[in-house]
Amino acid sequence: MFNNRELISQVAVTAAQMRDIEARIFAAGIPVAALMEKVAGLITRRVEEILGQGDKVNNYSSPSPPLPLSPSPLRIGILAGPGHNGGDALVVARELYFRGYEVRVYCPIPKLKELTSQHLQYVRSLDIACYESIQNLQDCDFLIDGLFGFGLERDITEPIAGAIHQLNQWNKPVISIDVPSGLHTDTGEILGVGVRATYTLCLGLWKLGLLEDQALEYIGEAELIDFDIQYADVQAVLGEYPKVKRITTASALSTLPLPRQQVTHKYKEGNLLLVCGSRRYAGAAILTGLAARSSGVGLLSIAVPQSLADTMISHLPEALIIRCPETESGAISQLNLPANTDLNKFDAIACGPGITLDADSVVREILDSSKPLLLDADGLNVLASMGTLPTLQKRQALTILTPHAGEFKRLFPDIDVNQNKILAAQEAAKQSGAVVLFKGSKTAIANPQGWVWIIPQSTPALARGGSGDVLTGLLGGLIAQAVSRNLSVEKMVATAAWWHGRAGILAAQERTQLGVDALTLTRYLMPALTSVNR
Ligand SMILES: NC(=O)C1=CN([C@@H]2O[C@H](COP(=O)(O)OP(=O)(O)OC[C@H]3O[C@@H](n4cnc5c(N)ncnc54)[C@H](OP(=O)(O)O)[C@@H]3O)[C@@H](O)[C@H]2O)[C@@H](O)CC1
Ligand SMILES: Nc1ncnc2c1ncn2[C@@H]1O[C@H](COP(=O)(O)OP(=O)(O)O)[C@@H](O)[C@H]1O
Ligand SMILES: [K+]
Repeated sequence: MFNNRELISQVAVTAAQMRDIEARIFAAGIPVAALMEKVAGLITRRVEEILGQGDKVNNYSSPSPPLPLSPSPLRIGILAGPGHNGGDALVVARELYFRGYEVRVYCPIPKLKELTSQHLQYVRSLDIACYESIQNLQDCDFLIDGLFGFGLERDITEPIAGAIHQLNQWNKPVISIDVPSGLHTDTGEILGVGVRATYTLCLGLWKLGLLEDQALEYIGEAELIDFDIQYADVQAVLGEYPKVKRITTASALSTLPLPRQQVTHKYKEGNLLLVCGSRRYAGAAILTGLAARSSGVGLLSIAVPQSLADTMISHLPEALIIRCPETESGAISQLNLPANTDLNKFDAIACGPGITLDADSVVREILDSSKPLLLDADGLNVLASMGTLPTLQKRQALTILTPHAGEFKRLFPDIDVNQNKILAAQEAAKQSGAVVLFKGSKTAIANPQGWVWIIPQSTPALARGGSGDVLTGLLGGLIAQAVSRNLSVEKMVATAAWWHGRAGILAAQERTQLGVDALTLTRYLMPALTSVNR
């Protein structure tokens, strides 16, 4: 089982939920000012580590590189808003001042919350320069953004809007406290204008908005500053089993079918049927097959148009290649399963990469099966053309859909995808009864019961044709193993997406973001796993 700190790192909350959790902590007896001191102390320590000038004892594991140094003492600009986000920033200002940094404060709003006001008063008493114009911070080496945290609920207006525009233009390193100011805590929407941070130090619990696509341009490297919130307080607000989860390395590793039982055989380790490829998209079938291989699946059968079969055998000698009759255009026209085999023999079926719309009769046949079915690419487009909801209502077994935004809109035209990816995935899963993996810069997975898993880290290196085929193969193989081992399919779907993202990150680290073509990605699937599963 996970310890409480790991559980805390898996949770993501709205501003209202954070407020309720905070209220419980304060009601239990910790003074607000004491908590602010503690949190700001942790932020200060982390800021110093990021600057590369702090304590050499590094208790945190961040991939972030230290910021470039300039002749000391460093000049640090602190942006302090009216609420407790500003209070945090002012305590950090004081602490950095005591550590020898040159500190300047931008505090544009005269009406401050009481605690924030007291901290400003003390900062002023130290002769730390405080300004109402952002211009005075222009020659700082880096900036700490404490304008607004989870208390921001309306658009930012002048003069702060102009100040944020200005500092974004300076292109200086910025560390945002809790969330980049201007970002909506729940949705990641920008309320008028938003600080473009280099680092975001999220306080206590991950905020949902930081996990949305639209936040990515603003948050930089985001990490959690864990200040010992008790998991019982989280459960009191979110319920015993919080419904929105971040996939962490620990949660992913606990879901994978590792280690295998000693006494087992290939039929127990998942039997997957892939239906993929066409004369036009032969490569999609190869990529999907290679990724399925990396999943460790016990048995792999791949149905392809007959003209592709020999190529497939040369790439995947261990797989059973099923030669299917093909249309004039070179798409699979019907499944041609071996004698004594029907679709029920498989633990799972994955269908879609490269099949083209001409394979629609095969998609219909597979939809009629009573086995868990993953649909991707043109498999999804055929489903959309049949009518997503009525078609899926007829299915007895689980369906897993893996749309990108374009496919999502075709499948679920009534759901708004622009605002909030998590809600969109949740709504799609609820309406369709399917597990929906909504791809993109961030990936969210939802099941019909309202549970959501979010993949917190990925890389734009994956924005290349074929990345999705790799995901489908990996997913198919893992789903087959989940089914044969009676594990949670939806958690396995989320774990597959996490693994796919890790492989992209590792490949990009070694080869740059330009070096992660889809074939290379398949070769990084195993190293990505071994790098964390020691
Ligand atoms: N949770 C925890 O456990 C801990 C939380 N901590 C910290 O507290 C932060 C939350 O603090 P918070 O609630 O005071 O809100 P915050 O984000 O500072 O801003 C709200 C202020 O801004 C104002 N305002 C709003 N919109 C505005 C606008 N457009 N333009 C202008 N003004 C606007 C609004 O005033 P209003 O006018 O609405 O009355 C209000 O005064 C959190 O992010 C974290 O940093 C840590 O210290 C300790 C542990
Ligand atoms: N900017 C990005 N950041 C992280 N992951 C990305 C990004 N762009 C694409 N991806 C991932 O790459 C995959 C692309 O899949 P898809 O759009 O189906 O591509 P294709 O059909 O060409 O294989 C998805 O898993 C998606 O989440
Ligand atoms: K902030």
